[in-house]
Amino acid sequence: MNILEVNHLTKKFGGLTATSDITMNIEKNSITAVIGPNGAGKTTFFNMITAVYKPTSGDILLNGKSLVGLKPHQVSQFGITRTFQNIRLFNDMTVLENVLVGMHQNLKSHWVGTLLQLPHIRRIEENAKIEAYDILKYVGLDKYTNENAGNLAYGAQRRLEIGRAIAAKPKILLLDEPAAGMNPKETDRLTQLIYDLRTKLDVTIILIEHDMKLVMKISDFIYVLDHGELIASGKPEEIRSNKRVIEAYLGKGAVAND
Ligand SMILES: Nc1ncnc2c1ncn2[C@@H]1O[C@H](COP(=O)(O)OP(=O)(O)OP(=O)(O)O)[C@@H](O)[C@H]1O
Repeated sequence: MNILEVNHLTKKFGGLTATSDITMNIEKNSITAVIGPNGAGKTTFFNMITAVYKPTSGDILLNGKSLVGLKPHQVSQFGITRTFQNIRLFNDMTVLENVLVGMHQNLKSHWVGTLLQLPHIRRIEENAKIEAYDILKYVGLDKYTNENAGNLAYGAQRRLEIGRAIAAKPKILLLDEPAAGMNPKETDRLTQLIYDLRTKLDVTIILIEHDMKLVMKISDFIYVLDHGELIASGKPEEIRSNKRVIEAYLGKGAVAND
């Protein structure tokens, strides 16, 4: 069953077509990679799904309902959360507080109640802290609960971003280059975490990633963009040997004609 359908999605910035007529079907509970050389339109694609950019034309359907025209916070309330290419944590807040921020939209407390320190609000906040701590255990950061986020090592900061994103209880998690800048050990840990998100938390994952080893290992399905166009789609073994994909990465002439 498809959780997300992208139909003929085009985005133009003035005379530049960043994505052109892209159609994708994302199966529920799958791990899907969107790959392509620099400037292919991958981030623009994520920005349209999360309503940062309005498509010039085309539609995006979450469980059959259009997301086009919604505001970013509404898309997030519908269950789509993302992480960013450049880490965007609150460096001066603790690791736990960063996760609590991610949980915010699901907390039913009201500011008056918070100001007055009403008992039921205190209870909600205590429960949120327990849940946030569980998430930290899940992403392997529980021993850094009270550390400032800015003091964490790079790979740990990336895992905290994922922790903050899953605190919003997303149906779909968009990961924008989650392995960027990671060493092989950190990437292995990330790989396991992404698998776990899918199998244990039932999250559908869409990731943009340049680390081909990770992409080929982890993805159920891959979409390849080049100059804004969808040039290939398929299972990892199909994409690995696809001539258009190899050419897009290595240039024309890289594939011997047979
Ligand atoms: N806000 C914008 N205004 C104008 N042009 C933009 C804007 N955002 C993206 N572009 C252009 O759209 C094209 C696609 O960019 P995009 O960032 O989506 O590519 P990408 O595949 O994510 O690249 P990378 O792998 O380098 O992050 C590029 O030519 C880029 O310059």
